[in-house]
Amino acid sequence: MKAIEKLYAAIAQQFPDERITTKQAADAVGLTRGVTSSYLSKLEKQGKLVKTGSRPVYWQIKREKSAFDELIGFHGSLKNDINRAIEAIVYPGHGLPILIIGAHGTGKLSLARSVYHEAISRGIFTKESVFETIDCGKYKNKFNTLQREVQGVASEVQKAGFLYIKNLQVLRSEEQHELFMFASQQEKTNIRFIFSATTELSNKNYIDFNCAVVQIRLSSLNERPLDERIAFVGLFLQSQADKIGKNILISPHSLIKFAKFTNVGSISELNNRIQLMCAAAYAKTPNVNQLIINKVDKNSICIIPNQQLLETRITSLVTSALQLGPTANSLLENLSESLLAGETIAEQNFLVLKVLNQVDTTVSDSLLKELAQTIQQVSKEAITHQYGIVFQKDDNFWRYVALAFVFANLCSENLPAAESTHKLQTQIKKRYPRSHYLFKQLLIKMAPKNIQSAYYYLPFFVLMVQCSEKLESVHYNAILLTHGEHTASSIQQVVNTLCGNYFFEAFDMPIDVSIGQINEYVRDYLIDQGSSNKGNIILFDMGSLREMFREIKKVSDQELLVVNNVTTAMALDIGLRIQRNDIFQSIAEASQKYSSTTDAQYYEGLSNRKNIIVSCMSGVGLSEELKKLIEETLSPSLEVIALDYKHLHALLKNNDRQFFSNTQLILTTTDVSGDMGIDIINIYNIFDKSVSLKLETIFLQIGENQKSSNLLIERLLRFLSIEGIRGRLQILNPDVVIQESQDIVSHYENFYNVKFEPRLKLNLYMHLSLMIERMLVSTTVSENTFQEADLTPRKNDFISLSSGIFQHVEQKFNIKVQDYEIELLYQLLKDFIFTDK
Ligand SMILES: Nc1ncnc2c1ncn2[C@@H]1O[C@H](COP(=O)(O)OP(=O)(O)OP(=O)(O)O)[C@@H](O)[C@H]1O
Repeated sequence: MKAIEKLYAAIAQQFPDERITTKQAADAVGLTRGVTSSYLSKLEKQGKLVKTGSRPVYWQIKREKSAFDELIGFHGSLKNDINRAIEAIVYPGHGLPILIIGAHGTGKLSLARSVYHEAISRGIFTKESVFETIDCGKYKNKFNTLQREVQGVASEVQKAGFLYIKNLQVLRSEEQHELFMFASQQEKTNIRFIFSATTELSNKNYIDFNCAVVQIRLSSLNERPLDERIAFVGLFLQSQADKIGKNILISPHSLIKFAKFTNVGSISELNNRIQLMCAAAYAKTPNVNQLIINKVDKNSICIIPNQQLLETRITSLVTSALQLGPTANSLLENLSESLLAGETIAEQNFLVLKVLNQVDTTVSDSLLKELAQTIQQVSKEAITHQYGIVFQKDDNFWRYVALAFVFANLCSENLPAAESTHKLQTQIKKRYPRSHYLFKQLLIKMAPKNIQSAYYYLPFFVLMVQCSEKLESVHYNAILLTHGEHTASSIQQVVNTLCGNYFFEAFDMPIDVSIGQINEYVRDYLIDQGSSNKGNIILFDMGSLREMFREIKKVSDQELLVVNNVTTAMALDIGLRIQRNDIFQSIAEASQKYSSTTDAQYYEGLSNRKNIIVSCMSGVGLSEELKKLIEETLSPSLEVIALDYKHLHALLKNNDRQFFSNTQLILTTTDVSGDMGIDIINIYNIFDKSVSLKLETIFLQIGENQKSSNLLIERLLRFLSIEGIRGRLQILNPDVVIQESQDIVSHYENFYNVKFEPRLKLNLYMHLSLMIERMLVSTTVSENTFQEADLTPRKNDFISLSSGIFQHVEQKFNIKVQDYEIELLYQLLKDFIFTDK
């Protein structure tokens, strides 16, 4: 399968009816976002997906019209039942028998007929196929006759289609069992079976005997949502209008009253009642050209004969019956105004509750209770568990939350997308960014396809009223990023739960995640969560601190702290500091002290302070001493950074000027070239008047005074002299070591027939003396580091010559001069010994 087909298959399987973002699609197949996005666009052009929204864009599988679309509730209360029926239709081979259970008049036959039509439209049967019905009620105690009848239909070779066997509940359980067995053995005939019963079958034969029967349970009318019940009333009024040939006028109030009949459980009964009511109205005024049901008012709804009750008409009927449009619009407007005026969330909660009390959108308390329990459970999973926010247990609170969701559903199903959709959501996000983020997590779990609908943000004010203040008191965005399936999320859970507030978002990352992908997680989160007042804190497990900092800094220009080698204790400490509302600098500084294995960065580049880099080829020890000397002489505002020579090389190679933005000067012991516009001075050159003058100018420009600049240059000159070497050696006798160093240097001079200038000699004496002492105390022996590929004949000669030259000191001090040291020496000398170049 090609990647694009795989993507389509994955979406069709995992999100058959939902709208999803590009990221969700990318995660479903494990492709990058960029590739996924281009595939999704192609699929849309091919007519396989529907694209909606912008920032973010949503994608949804495009559906053909189905035979079920005729049924009221096809995308509401019947949605799951219809999915199950489709599974039975498309099951390979001969499909699967279906058993529909539901009280009288709940739509069993209607559903069975739709199954039949759907099978035709899917090409499983032709238009000539049949839909026959057998009513078991007629064969009470005459099971043999019933059996013959059923077998008769099934054995007609020419016949194809569905046999609908209703009222199964009147048969004895063994008889039901026989029918099920018979149905499941009809693989060679072209007849498929749909059974129906008005009550649960006492002995569940189809389960006991392992017959694969797809079961569907239909709810009674009073358990259906209000909009569906209104639609039924409309449907039956329409059929009366058609029949009588007259307009029917009904007030919204009366229409809702019918829809709310609590004692009518069956759709047929509702139909009968409406018929009787129309008959009564007709009897009163047979000669007028329109029937008036009860009293009419200025908002009355007119049902005209012979108009098909299309989906759009149903929704307009529902909205006008409930006055949904004006109510919802004015609520959205009031909320928007209240948010703009900076009123509290309690005020906004009040506005929503007021409307919920006006538009009582439900009559079934048991249904509402069930919904409330579901929302409570999902809130626990989506919010409390990961983010530590605990909601109150009060039943009345959850009842209102459920009511708000019912109202949201009613509006989003029946009203056109409100113009203010984006506005309200943006306002909520701006005013309550953290509460909004958590609420969105709940919506993603509960109603993913509705996260763009403004109406679904109405429950926000009801649910978040009590925790919002606490959530918004957090002024940082903190993220945990670790490799592995649960590491980040379990640290997150512990910290957020212990602190009782949402401080951290967590991302569990695959082992092979790239820095680019990590960056995407962070960027998406920062967009979704909105920027924080005080900055972003990112804790991660492993990887380059600098790279992470640099990459993330590109997506947000806010203060940024990145800390590596995260532990739960560290996250908890940062959580507590966030809770205390510490300033950024203090959190950043504290995070540098967690442990020796942890590092933190909170400024761009090498340092956030004005600095001088000191790097000596003869080891970081010498650099450290120089650092000390400079620190003692110049003002404390200047930072002196001692770097290993190799490290400096790598930094210069891999970074830009930005990285060294605060670096004023680099002091080295060799000539290092750099084109970054930073002054790089070989410290031995300060014996040169022009160089020492230049150094002095640099110090003055940095802001040092004349006195300390002069003093530093003086001290440096002393430091680099023979006297300086003496002072540096700690173990060996300086006279002996310096003599040895001088001998080595003159050996090189002799061999290569050159005369080194005094500055270079001083440098070499210092370098060699310190090297000998370093070798003496060093316990580690390095491997051979010479790379064959680098070995030119000259270098080879230099190495073999050096091993001869060093033999004497090696024996004398019982040391082994390592390859690395010879390499350094080669770098130091090559320009002076191969003078022909
Ligand atoms: N989802 C629906 N959409 C539109 N009309 C429906 C729907 N369900 C049922 N009806 C209508 O309700 C009435 C009763 O439905 P139906 O005869 O299918 O119920 P039933 O459960 O098979 O009844 P019984 O058990 O009495 O045989 C019919 O007029 C049917 O057209």
